[in-house]
Amino acid sequence: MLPLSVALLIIVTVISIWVIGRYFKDEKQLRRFPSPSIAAFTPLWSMWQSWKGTQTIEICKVHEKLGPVVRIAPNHVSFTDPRAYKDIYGHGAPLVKDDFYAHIAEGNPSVAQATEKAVHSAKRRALAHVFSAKEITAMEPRVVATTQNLCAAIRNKISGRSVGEHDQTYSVVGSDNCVIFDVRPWVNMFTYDAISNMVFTNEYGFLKKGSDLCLSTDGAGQKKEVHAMDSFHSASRYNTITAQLPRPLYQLCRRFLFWVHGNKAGGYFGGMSRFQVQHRLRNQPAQPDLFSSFPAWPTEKRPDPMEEDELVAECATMLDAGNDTTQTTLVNCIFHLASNPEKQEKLYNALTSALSIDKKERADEIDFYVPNAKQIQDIPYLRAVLEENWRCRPPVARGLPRRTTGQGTTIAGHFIPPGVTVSAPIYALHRNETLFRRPLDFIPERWIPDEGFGKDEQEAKNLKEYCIPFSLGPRACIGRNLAYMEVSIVVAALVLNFEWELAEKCLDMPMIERFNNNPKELLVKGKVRG
Ligand code: HEM
Repeated sequence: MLPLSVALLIIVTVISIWVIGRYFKDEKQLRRFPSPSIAAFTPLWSMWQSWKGTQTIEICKVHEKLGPVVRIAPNHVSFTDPRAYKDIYGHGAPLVKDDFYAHIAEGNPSVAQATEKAVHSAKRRALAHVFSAKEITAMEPRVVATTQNLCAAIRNKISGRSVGEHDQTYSVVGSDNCVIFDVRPWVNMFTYDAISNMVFTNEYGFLKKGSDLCLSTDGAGQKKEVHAMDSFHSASRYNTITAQLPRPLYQLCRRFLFWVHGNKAGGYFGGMSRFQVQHRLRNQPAQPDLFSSFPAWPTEKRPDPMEEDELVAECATMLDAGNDTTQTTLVNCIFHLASNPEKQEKLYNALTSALSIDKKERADEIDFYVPNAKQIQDIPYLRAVLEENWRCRPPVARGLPRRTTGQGTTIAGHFIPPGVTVSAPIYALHRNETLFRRPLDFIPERWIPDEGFGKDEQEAKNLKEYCIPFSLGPRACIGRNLAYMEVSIVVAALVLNFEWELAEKCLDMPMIERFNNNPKELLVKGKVRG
């Protein structure tokens, strides 16, 4: 028998020779592209950036140093040339979603994870009805009611009171006697409450309990209480790191890292969806919810409904995509408004005048002003704030990985052979100074054509073409209109009812990138508007 150290040495030597041999063989001709440190030899460089929670920012820094085309892993090329985005993501591009998504899906892909075009198109068609204008309008009263709960929770936090019995969120009294609290978990509890109410009617009720504990059912039917926010965020971080590995190594990680919390957390989050789906299949709500439009029951048009496992996968995607991007959007927006008090005031004035609210006379019978979407749909400054918030801090900041197919394709003038992973970070496009003036600054006025900053016609065209927080092409966000409806109502309510100020400690909001680029915390002082 060989001693362990010798065996290890042999394994490491063989792997190193294979990795170096593959690099020089260069079957896909990717050696022509520059790459940072060991990235051309192993995906470990890119995985390490994900581990740190700063992958996209690091990749953008590498682009600044090495140029618009960079090899960020042995089989992955990243682009920042503005032409690349349509070439990769646009309609008709001969690319599919990368295996990264298939790994996470583990054989039961949702619409967001399907890599085969035919499977994706069938799913997208089956779900199109869920996101029709009629369904979205029908969801508005649910969003309005949940926003009332958010405002009530925030008012409690501002007055230094706990919310419900289980509130363990951060809150201290500052030197000026104002309460400083972390608003992020409250916004996140709101997005869970809102999406669960819209999809299943069975709202989690986190905002009333002051905690994100909920039930999760595993494949064997066992129920367990889990923390929703931690389950999703830990799973998202674990998956984003490990799904960059080739399939066999990803599967080894799944199997042998069973004790890692992030690995288990994926099961807890999937179980949250299973619990809700099973509950919903047994209970018909008084009013139709989004699940009512799911192909969950046989109809004349579709005699074979989705099986339970497929419903669980699709609903897990609704719980994930419909919640984490929205919480990120809302927290970013509070951050931008709190750090730009004059813009916050301008938005407040735009809202009060459009809604004809007399600032001095609040009606006693209502707790909070929560407008519906129709009341605020024509307020240009509100729309401008939302768009600029998405431009400055896109919740999905990363380069979404795609795989070249067929005969390969040309991206921003570079031919890429088939079977290569390519991506282009949204973050870099939104901050491109050849497209936007003062790209790092939050300037909602750039979105309003007749206001000083918005008068530049070329920039107005660039904003339309190159601001893509929802991505573009056939895999663009299906929930975009739902997101606009929800986010407009909540931002309007948060500004109409509260005045936001950053706590001194939080002048630059700390971020952590899992799949989405999430705020870690946002310490604020708030004032209830009188
Ligand atoms: C602020 C809010 C949102 C942003 C910024 C956003 C952004 C995105 C982006 C960038 C993608 C492309 C992802 C990829 O290629 O991997 C996407 C896809 C998707 N989003 Fe959203 N999203 C938001 C809200 C929502 C909501 C509210 C829902 C549903 C309730 C939703 C459901 C989906 C689904 C199902 C996909 C996959 C679409 C497909 O592959 O055909 N999103 N979203």
